[in-house]
Amino acid sequence: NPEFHGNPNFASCLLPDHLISMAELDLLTQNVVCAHSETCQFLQENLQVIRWETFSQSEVHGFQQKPMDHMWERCVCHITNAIQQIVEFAKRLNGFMELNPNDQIVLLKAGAMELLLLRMSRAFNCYNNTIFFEGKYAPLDLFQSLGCNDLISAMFDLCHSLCAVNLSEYEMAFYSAMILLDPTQPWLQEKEKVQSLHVKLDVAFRNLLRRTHRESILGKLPQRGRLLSICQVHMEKLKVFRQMYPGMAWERFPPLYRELFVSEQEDP
Ligand SMILES: O=C(O)[C@H]1CC[C@H](C(=O)N2CC[C@@]3(S(=O)(=O)c4ccc(F)cc4)c4ccc(OCc5c(F)cccc5Cl)cc4CC[C@@H]23)CC1
Repeated sequence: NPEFHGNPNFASCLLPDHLISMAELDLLTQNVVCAHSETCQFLQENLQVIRWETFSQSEVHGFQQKPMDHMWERCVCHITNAIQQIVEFAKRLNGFMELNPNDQIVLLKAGAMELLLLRMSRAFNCYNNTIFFEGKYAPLDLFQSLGCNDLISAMFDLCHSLCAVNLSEYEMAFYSAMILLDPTQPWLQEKEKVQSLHVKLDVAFRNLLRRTHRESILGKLPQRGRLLSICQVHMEKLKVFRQMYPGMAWERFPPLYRELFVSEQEDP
């Protein structure tokens, strides 16, 4: 743990290889919070205001009647748009654009889906178990034609866990940045540069939690493994789907989705 020394006004924390001033911590906090709030598709308050507008039974039935490939194409389109916003979030984080391009892609490939799951919890109504989807709030069974009920229910369960922690936008911003800038990701060429960014984020996040008396949330955040397992199930479902609809990924999926989730050699 970095030890704080000197009087609180000029407190700085002595870390193994660099000194971070309080001023720098404040600037970093502003950068992370702004990057998050500027790149979310919907404002938290707007999602809250409409969270009781749920799809009617007949509308749900309409979605359930849609063919699997049609629903998949719509979800892939939404996830691609949401991931474009996540890429924008990364680009605005201090230091991310200074990483080498390979490492930027490695971090986004590994972290985009996890950040998406965090953002999804902002659009989740944990009182009636519905998620914001195409303008209204949808129950789990609206998605049954996707053929991914276990994946969808795992996502809903994760949203429930995240709602229980009741993360503020500040906390969500830091949690997202720290998941994205994870120095333990394999294949990183300049791990120490990611490590340095991660350490600063960690200090600034703990600083924020201390000031807001929210240190207790650190023990309540879902384990990384839980986020990762949902990402793996998504990849498995995608593989099954592509076997059912060969060639569709190349014809009807957006290039960004393909780049992040479809690896060439697997093409059935
Ligand atoms: O304000 C913001 O920024 C947020 C607004 C809300 C946004 C959001 O929640 N989302 C944007 C895309 C969307 S969704 O809204 O289309 C959605 C889809 C299924 C659900 F049960 C719930 C939501 C989505 C789409 C596909 C997916 O997994 C991969 C996948 C496929 F690819 C194809 C088939 C099946 C699956 Cl499961 C997972 C998610 C989770 C995030 C969801 C996230 C950003």
